[in-house]
Amino acid sequence: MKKTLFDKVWDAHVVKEIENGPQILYIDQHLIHEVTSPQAFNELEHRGIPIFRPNQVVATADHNTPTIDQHLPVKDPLSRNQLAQLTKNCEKNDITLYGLGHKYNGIVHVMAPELGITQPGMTMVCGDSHTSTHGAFGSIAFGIGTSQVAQVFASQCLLLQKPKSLRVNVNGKLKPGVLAKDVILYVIAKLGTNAGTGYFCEYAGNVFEEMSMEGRMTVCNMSIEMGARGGMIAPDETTFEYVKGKEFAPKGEAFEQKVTYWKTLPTDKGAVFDKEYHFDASDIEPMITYGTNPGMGIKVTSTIPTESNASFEKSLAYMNFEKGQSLIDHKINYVFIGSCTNSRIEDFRVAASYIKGKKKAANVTAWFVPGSQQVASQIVDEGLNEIFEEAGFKLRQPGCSACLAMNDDKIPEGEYCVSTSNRNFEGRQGQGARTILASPLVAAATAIEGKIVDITKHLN
Ligand SMILES: CC(C)[C@H](C(=O)O)[C@@H](O)C(=O)O
Ligand code: SF4
Repeated sequence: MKKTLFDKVWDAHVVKEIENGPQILYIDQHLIHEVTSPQAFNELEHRGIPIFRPNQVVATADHNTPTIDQHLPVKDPLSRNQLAQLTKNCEKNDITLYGLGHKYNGIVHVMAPELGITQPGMTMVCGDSHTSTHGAFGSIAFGIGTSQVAQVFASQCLLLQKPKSLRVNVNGKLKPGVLAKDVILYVIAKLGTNAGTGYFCEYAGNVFEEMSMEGRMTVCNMSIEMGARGGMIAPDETTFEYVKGKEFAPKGEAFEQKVTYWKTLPTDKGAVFDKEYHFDASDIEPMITYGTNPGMGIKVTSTIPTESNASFEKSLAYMNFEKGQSLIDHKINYVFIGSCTNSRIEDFRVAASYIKGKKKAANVTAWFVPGSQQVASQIVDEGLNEIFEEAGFKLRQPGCSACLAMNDDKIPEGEYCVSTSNRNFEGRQGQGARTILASPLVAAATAIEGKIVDITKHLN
């Protein structure tokens, strides 16, 4: 039988199968952060169950971390407590923690791939919906709830119903100024936020094959925003090259053996998916969202649709936008380049390439937040920081930051923020804040111009 990439990885991890029922899946790598782990640790402690395989758990602090003065005690008592609990729980249970200030600290979905913790063919989970990011390596990676976190702590396994299969194909040539973020915003705008519900999605076609690992992570990251359990891309030379030499990647002969296995993973020719979509790359243009879910996206140069239904109207009212309105020249006071969607080195290179030699718009407050300490160092090593500083921007320290209002970086009520993150829900970036999702290029241009512009007219 012809198998998909998903089938191959899944089948290699089934410990036990119940006929017509759920399956017990072995989990290779469990990632944790401060938000969704405390109750799971408590549950195990109450029941007197030890962590089964602490070596397969890695922790980081990201959601509640401040992005300035990380060397000082965390001011916000709630965040301080949350971070202290994580430290205590990891110490007690022999779990490696890359806490605040550690050279490997960062957003869980940024630090694990860059350390080589994420590898093709793995099963990976985290109590965080954007765990789908790691699927960019050809692993089955998905978010789990806190009770499942406890399940994995106790058994390194999960009881699961196998999801259905979905393939999204994008073929052709992308236009200048169209980035991975635009591709996924376009796909979600076309398919809607429920198209993937009950499915695991594979992205296929030359557009994904030609993407860097950073781009693939951006795409897989947002799989959850179209409802999919996760997303994945077949591992290839780009993947192997990225993993090679990373801190926790296999080395030498062991690496070569892994590569031999990883090469067997791509979907067999002729394998059938439960659902399949095809898109033409040349139809995609730089995108922005105008509403309060990630599916409400348009080409930057388009106008807001003129639908008539209550939730659409509520969404526009929240955003203070009109049906049929163009967003070009719309004044923007806040720009956020960061989050596990777009805070990798490539994202800052793109931003720097636009910003070089220009000056920040006077009305704009911009937060440039690297996804990890390693990305932060790379930015400095590559001299991008100087470009940002000369333009009037200051780099902050790693963390989830303004992606969600769980730390000090909040967008004020009523303000618009062009953001490279993945969710534009009501209140996501702060109470009453209005989020416009975009690529790092569109975000950088907004920070320079102080308004939304047609990026394609501003490319050299
Ligand atoms: C806090 C965490 C559980 C949450 C998630 O699951 O995704 C957060 O990371 C988010 O992006 O909304
Ligand atoms: S950066 Fe945003 S989306 Fe990613 S894990 Fe943090 S809060 Fe969630």
